[in-house]
Amino acid sequence: EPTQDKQALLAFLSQVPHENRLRWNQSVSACSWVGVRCDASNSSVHYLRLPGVALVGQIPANTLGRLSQLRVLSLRSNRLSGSIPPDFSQLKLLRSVYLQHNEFSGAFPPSLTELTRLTRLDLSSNNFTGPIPFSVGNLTLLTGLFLQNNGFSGKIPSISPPGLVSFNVSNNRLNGSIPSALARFPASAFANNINLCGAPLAPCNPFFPSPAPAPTLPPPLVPTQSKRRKLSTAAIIAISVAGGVLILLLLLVIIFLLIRKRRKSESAKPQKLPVSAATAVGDAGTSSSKDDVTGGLAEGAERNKLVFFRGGGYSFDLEDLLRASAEVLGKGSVGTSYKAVLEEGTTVVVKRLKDVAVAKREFEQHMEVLGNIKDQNVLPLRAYYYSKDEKLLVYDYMPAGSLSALLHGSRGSGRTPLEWDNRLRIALSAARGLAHLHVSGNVVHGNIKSSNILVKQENLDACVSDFGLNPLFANSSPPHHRIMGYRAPEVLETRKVTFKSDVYSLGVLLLELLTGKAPNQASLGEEGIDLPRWVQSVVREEWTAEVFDVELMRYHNVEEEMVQLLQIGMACVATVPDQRPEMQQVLRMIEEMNRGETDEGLHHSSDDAIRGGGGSDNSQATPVESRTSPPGFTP
Ligand SMILES: Nc1ncnc2c1ncn2[C@@H]1O[C@H](COP(=O)(O)OP(=O)(O)OP(=O)(O)O)[C@@H](O)[C@H]1O
Repeated sequence: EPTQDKQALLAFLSQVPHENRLRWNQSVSACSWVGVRCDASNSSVHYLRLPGVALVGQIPANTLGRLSQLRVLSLRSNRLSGSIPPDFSQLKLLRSVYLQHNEFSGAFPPSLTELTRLTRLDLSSNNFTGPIPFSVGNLTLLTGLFLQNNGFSGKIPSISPPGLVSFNVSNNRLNGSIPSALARFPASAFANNINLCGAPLAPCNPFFPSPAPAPTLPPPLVPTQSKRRKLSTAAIIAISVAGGVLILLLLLVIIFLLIRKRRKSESAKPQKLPVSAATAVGDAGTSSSKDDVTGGLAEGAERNKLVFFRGGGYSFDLEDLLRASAEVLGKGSVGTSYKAVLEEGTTVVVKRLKDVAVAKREFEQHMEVLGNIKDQNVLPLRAYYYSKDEKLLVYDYMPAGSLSALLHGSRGSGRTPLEWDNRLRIALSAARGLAHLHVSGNVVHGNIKSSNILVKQENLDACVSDFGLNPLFANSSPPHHRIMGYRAPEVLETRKVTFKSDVYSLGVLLLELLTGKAPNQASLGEEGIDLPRWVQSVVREEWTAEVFDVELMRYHNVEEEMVQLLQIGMACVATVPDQRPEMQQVLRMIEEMNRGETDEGLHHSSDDAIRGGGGSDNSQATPVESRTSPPGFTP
């Protein structure tokens, strides 16, 4: 138990407001706290990683500076401010410092330039000002120096650590010539400064070398008489036009908000399924098939009926469905999904497809293929309905919701984090479901994403939904923005999904499980990120631990597993389809992951997983034992 380090950490946390999910328990070893890792003998703290835990305010002096054996410090993505305490100079063994995305200010921290073992220093996206000191040159072991998005000014000192491979000073207020030792970095590393010149930017003028900080003079405050008159006429016109536009915009926004609010409240309250009137009036009377088999389909619009597949145990007809109270679950890429509660109490999900491009016969044949796929990790298609105006699919309702909701729902505020073991189990279930589709069903899923991984309430096992629908649609329409982040690069061009593009999408899903980040989801209020590219760039920088979801940091002995799953995910997102593994290989890799403590959970069924088509739902996965949180930590 590193008593002194523990005191230092407690002193730090007691003075810095933070999210309460850290909950460092004083009665257990500091080595088991969230974000803290010690050496093998648990005698000192070696790693402190507290990214994105809402730390606010200054780092108090005489706290972290006392962690004398610290190797890695990550406080990135918080709201820390002020300057870095001088006692950081005592952290002589620090190798990596990640302080980016905070609100630190003041001069370049002099204490950091004394840490001669530093290999990575990231101060980007803060409010640092003043010059970059020459003493940065003391840091001869640096491989990465990130100072972008600050207010650094003056010239760039001539530093040239031999191993420097990543360097960025863009978006500062630097000027003067770029030292030749840094000319090998791309122009983007120097972009958006006041007046930098020399390679890789434009050459400096040899007669007027390195201009002083460009005096960007404000326009004269008191213009001449005539100018003022001219300007004010123009200004008046400009102001009135701008004002008019502004008012118009404001009105539009208000109207938009009102419409949205109305729509929302309409969709929230239970309604009837909004299937077309023709369907309701013309067909309802004839829809009578109970547990019907797909054979002998009725022809002609007036004889359409709800066609059930075997094994669902449902007993209702179209009329019942139309009388059910329906609630919009969401609008997806191929239509809208409703939760329908029938009068006798059965709840199902009805997906109302839009823009189906195939004729009835083809639709029916395709449904027959999909309806016969039975696997415990695939959400079964229970029934379908086809008429000229309406195409409906019926699935079981999964009350525990989707992986997307579990992973991204109400982040930061009173949410229950999704535990590592559960994430692993979901990854395994998704891989099993997808392998079954590929091998036994010979069906491309075509739409793997976290909202299509539905969780079973009993054991957090999961199944893949919305599979195999692509052949029903013309593939000329641009992909829906919510799928974009999962789409393999070749699909964006060819618009054709394949087994290998499914593997890519599953890879993105694995990265999503590991990072907690949603790929390209502008709807979550974040700038979308290209998850595979982001992970690849971070891992390339030997920064692997930084990619993992902050919620996973509380678990011990699982980093090894996380890295293994990360490697599998990264193999799946290879840009070239042929370089991606087959789905069965992916499944086997996940099953054979070298599990630190509970080996059994994943090993049992490599062959079992690819179960024969038409099999029953009765094979049960052995649940993976839940790894405990550190003692004393209540999730
Ligand atoms: N059977 C189901 N049980 C419970 N929730 C479901 C079910 N099917 C879909 N959902 C949820 O309803 C919402 C809307 O689903 P829907 O499939 O229409 O859209 P999507 O998954 O966002 O996109 P896509 O149409 O591309 O699959 C999603 O949040 C999804 O997770």
